[in-house]
Amino acid sequence: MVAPSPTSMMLRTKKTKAVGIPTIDLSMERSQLSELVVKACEEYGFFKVVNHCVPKEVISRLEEEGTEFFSKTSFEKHQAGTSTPFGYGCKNIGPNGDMGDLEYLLLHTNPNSISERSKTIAKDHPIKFSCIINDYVEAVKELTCEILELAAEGLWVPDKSSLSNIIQDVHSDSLLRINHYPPVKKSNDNWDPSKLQNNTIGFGEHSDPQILTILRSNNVGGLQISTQHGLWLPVPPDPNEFYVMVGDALQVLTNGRFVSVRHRVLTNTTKPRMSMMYFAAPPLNWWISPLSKMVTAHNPSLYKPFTWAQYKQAAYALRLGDTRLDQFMRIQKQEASNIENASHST
Ligand SMILES: C=C1C[C@]23C[C@@]1(O)CC[C@H]2[C@@]12CC[C@H](O)[C@@](C)(C(=O)O1)[C@H]2[C@@H]3C(=O)O
Ligand SMILES: O=C(O)CCC(=O)C(=O)O
Ligand SMILES: [Fe+2]
Repeated sequence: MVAPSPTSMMLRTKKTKAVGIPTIDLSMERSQLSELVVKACEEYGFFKVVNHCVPKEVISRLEEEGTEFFSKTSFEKHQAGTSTPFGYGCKNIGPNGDMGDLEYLLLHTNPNSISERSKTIAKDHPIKFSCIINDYVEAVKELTCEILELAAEGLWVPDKSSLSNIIQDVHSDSLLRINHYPPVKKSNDNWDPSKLQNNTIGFGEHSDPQILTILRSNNVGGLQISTQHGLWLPVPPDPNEFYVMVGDALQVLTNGRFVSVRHRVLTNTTKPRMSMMYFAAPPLNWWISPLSKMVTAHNPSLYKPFTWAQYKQAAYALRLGDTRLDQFMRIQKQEASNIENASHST
């Protein structure tokens, strides 16, 4: 039997330290798995999962619907309703002037909301469309819960459901997003695709505000993650597997032990990239503060408690790339560095 590989693609930093995106094989033994999940969430806030239980047809049906929708005319796509915040969006990201070279569908995962949106997104087959979305959401939600339970076990949290319960609540504010990045256009007939420069921002640098993001894409790359050493790592596309991202809310729940990963998409290919993200979130009225196991006298809470609604409001008032968690730190970054400087000068 071949031992599961702990890492895929490896790069080397100047000091020749190897860095790579962790790959976690979900068929492995549980205690080993939970350790790997915690390690990946601490080091990168990002990892790939293989041997997951999401059925292939559930994924391919959503991919087909996405392809069909984005191949419509601009007029037809705008009839799906503009993204304020849910519906169809083109180039504009969020309400504060952020732009990217993409178009997208953004949906709330509440089945009633999906059913309403389906009437304008897939006018000729709304029931089929909403079933496909609901099936995908249910399957990736299950995967998310499995990962959150492994994380809780790896952190030795007494109730292993304490994280997964948050997103299983019927009032959960989880979202589904399908992004479509157009291919880079040929400039003339002598145009050489191998000389293409990757300068187009598809989706600018940011962290996701939610608990966990489950991302899957077609076979076209462009996604990059930022490491704690300040390197941008390209993420190889893998249509059969999922990538998992720690969001801001999970960073808070673990009192900063897990890091929410900053990421971006640069488009540089002649093929369109299509990605689908499930953003697992708490209900709006849910209080977010570190799990009691993560707070000790030596490790006091880093964050002021806030509700998910308050956090969302703060996120939507800011630009995409802003580090919105700073507002919720118990000690502001500037104060902390003043204290640090004062202790060095005495
Ligand atoms: C500029 C923005 C877009 C965003 C809301 C925000 O004000 C800041 C966070 C952005 C983000 C990133 C992750 C998800 O794609 C998203 C849906 C989310 O919850 O937060 C987007 C928001 C959006 O596109 O509306
Ligand atoms: O499209 C992608 O691959 C990532 C998009 C993303 O980060 C987002 O929608 O929040
Ligand atoms: Fe994101």
